[in-house]
Amino acid sequence: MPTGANGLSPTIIEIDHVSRRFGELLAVDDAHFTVSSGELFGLIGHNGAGKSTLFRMILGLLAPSQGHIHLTGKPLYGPAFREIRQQIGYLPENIVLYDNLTGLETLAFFARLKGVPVSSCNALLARVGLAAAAERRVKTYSKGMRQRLGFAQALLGRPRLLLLDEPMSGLDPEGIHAMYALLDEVKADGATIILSSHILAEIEHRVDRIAMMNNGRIVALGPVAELSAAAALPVRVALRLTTASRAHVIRELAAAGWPVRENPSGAVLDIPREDKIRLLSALGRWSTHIDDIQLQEPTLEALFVNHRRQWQETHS
Ligand SMILES: Nc1ncnc2c1ncn2[C@@H]1O[C@H](COP(=O)(O)OP(=O)(O)OP(=O)(O)O)[C@@H](O)[C@H]1O
Repeated sequence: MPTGANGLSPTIIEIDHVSRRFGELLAVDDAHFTVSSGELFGLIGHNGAGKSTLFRMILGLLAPSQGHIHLTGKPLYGPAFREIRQQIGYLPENIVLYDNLTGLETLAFFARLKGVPVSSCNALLARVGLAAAAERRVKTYSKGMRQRLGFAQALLGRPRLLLLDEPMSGLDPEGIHAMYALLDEVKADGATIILSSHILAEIEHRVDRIAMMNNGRIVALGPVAELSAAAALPVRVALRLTTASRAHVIRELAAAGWPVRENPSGAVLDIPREDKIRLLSALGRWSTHIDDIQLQEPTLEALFVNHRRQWQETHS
């Protein structure tokens, strides 16, 4: 088996120039990347970018119009795939649950479908924080609880590959934290995880790599820090300034050629990374007027917006 993107772990998913058309629409356009065993891999993109379509192709639910996908070196058809399919857990974007079943009955239903012992269901419900609600009907569940139940379903049978389409949707901050803690456990157990998310601030410090999709194409692929460095996005310097000297400091900074803007607590400057030290030493002159300085690295959201803007500029 070939080694994956980190050059060490074996490749678990190989997506080889894959496209998918729906009539005229090219929903996935020549996707080409691999995912290594044990990676936590994030798939991000705007609404309609092609993330779910790619997921469905990786699961063998939808055939590519072009290209090939291999899981653990095997194609997505035939007896070998049926065996691999057993090792995949999937949380679809909108999981359909039967309102009249309890949480436990729901999970037992999925367990039977997957050929997993029903006896494992109680422990799994406890793991996703639903032990107390196990006997309640799903129709009484909140959106976040339904999402947790969907996640428990994906974890049935200790899958080696987890595909999670928007797993954080509907979860409160505590739920998101708990979900990532669970993902860390699953990852530590050796599983490979691909998840899609629109909550970029949550995903950016947690995934090993991301693929960013834009109108069906993968427009960026790699660790977030590397992509940020390559995009050379500005670093934001936020200054909290004393009210008395705010106007003066801003005027002086502008006169010295710094791109300074006033904001409610003082001023902000978006500057190239290489100017960071030069600015910090220049600010020494006004140290008595500056209450605080914050350096903000470019976020994944800024990277995403930057790619969208570039695409819109070249296609307008
Ligand atoms: N079965 C289908 N028939 C026709 N068009 C489809 C079908 N499935 C998806 N599409 C189209 O393919 C494109 C990609 O859809 P997809 O659901 O993969 O996007 P997504 O990135 O998952 O979006 P979201 O973030 O909104 O869930 C969209 O334009 C969508 O309308």
